[in-house]
Amino acid sequence: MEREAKQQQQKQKAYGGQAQAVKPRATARRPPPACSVPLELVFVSAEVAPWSKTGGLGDVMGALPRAMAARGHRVMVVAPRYTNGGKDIAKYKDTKPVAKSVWVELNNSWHELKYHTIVRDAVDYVFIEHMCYQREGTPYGDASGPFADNLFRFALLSLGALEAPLNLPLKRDLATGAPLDEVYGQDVLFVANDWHAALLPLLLTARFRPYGVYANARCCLAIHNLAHQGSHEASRFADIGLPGEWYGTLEWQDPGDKQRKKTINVLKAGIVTSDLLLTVSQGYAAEITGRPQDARVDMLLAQRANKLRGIVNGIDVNEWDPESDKHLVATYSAYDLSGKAACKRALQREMRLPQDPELPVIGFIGRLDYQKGPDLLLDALPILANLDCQVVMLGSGAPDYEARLREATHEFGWFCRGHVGFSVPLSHKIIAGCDILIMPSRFEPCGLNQMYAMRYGTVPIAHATGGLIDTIQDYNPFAKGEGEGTGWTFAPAAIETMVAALSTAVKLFREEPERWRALQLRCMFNDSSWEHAAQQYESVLCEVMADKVQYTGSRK
Ligand SMILES: Nc1ncnc2c1ncn2[C@@H]1O[C@H](COP(=O)(O)OP(=O)(O)O[C@H]2O[C@H](CO)[C@@H](O)[C@H](O)[C@H]2O)[C@@H](O)[C@H]1O
Repeated sequence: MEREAKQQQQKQKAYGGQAQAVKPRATARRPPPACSVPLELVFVSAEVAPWSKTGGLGDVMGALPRAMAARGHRVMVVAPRYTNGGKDIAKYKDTKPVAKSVWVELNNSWHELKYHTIVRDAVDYVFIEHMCYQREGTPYGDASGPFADNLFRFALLSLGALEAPLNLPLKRDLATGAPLDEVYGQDVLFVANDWHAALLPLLLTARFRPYGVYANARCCLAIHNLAHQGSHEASRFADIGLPGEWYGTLEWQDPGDKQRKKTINVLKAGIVTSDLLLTVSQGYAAEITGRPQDARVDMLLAQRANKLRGIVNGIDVNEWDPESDKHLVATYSAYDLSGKAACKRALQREMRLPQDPELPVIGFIGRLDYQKGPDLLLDALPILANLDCQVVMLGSGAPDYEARLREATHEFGWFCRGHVGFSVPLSHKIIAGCDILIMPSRFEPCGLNQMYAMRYGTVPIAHATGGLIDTIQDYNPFAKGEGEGTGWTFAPAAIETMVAALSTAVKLFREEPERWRALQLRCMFNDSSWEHAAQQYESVLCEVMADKVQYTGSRK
């Protein structure tokens, strides 16, 4: 309520000089919680910001659990404790080791798992220590490619997460936060994220429920990106330590593979053994169930479409706040955008581009991967060179795209600068300092950058796909009053359509500054906080827990 009122006040002020009145938002009251008792949630993920982040999964795990805890639920997040060969140990300096370790059997040997925990914003973050998370590199691999034992590493994550609610005395009083010296117990709801945690529902079914453990527990699988399924050679089945009767749950023959090679597909196992499936936008939910003949496990998703829910991600409005962003040379709000102009100048200076406020700056941030379409933007540079704009790109990933980014700086350096690397401070500076954020993603389950951009008064232009359709409202040049739209979407994902959208935006920026400012303000007042998404998660998750089915064990 208070936030709404503050926003409304700010909005009145921001639009103050303009003729049009601002319509109040319809949704002011927080709806009652959807369940009668608080949920006991255990999020399981390969990454969680700020401790580990290579992309959007880390961001979501850093924010959604907090939003659920703020709604009164008991929340734990379990992730590996990556030390990157010792370089990242300092990131975990505030965490405390748990006295009790747990031994689990995997791949025919026993492994000791140590746990480290920290409470932040009423969430119990739990990090699993094991030597396989200590090597140099990202959570998934190093310069030579993905780690060969990733199947084992992430099976260990799932097992470690399954042991955590049974063994770690982390329970606290929900009202006071006082420690109770009790474990979470068995009646928990696991939310397993992406293929890295997708073995969890299978291990729950195969290694716990037959012995009467977790009879009332539930597991949802959240799919952030169907492109990564955890596909491995079938012979690696032994790495998971399951009896042969479960092989069929994992076996997958890609219909597109002419050699009919059998594989095991971890996401498939998660899809068929979870109680409910979640994905990160309604648009993507429709896309991944709409053309089942096209891709690999889409068929199974289409068959379980009645168990799939799409919920658009929110963004962390504290981490991404132009009024307090510590990475910026100047902060700003919708009321006074002069700080944004200073950020633009600073970005132009840092990227060694002419410091000209008249030139619209177009930004790109993302993994350099076919999904994100960096090649479309790079291929369009000769045309954009005539548009009187500047282009700033930040990304890391596929070596050939990285090389092209460097070449682009070399060839088009007078208006385009590419930075190869992963830099959170620079990503904030780009989001704030640009006028336009371009997202030519070929597919995009949700996308976060467009929402960060809007909050910073940077107008998104994106391929009309997945969550980008759900989150960007197309600019309507004919709208009366305060105007309509928060950006532009284009389709298909092609240079021509992208350039056309960019040209339209640049024309508006240059020729109609008042309308541009109104567009920026609409973006800035667009509410993408986690509150709304958390409310939807709550109602879906409560529905899952309300299902009274009991998984009874027969092997006690
Ligand atoms: N070089 C770089 N330097 C600094 N920061 C960088 C960076 N490259 C990317 N980032 C940051 O990483 C995050 C990426 O978010 P995306 O939504 O693009 O996620 P991603 O595609 O990884 O994840 C998947 O999961 C998320 C979450 O559900 C979905 O939104 C998405 O569609 C789906 O593909 C953003 O915070 C971005 O700023």
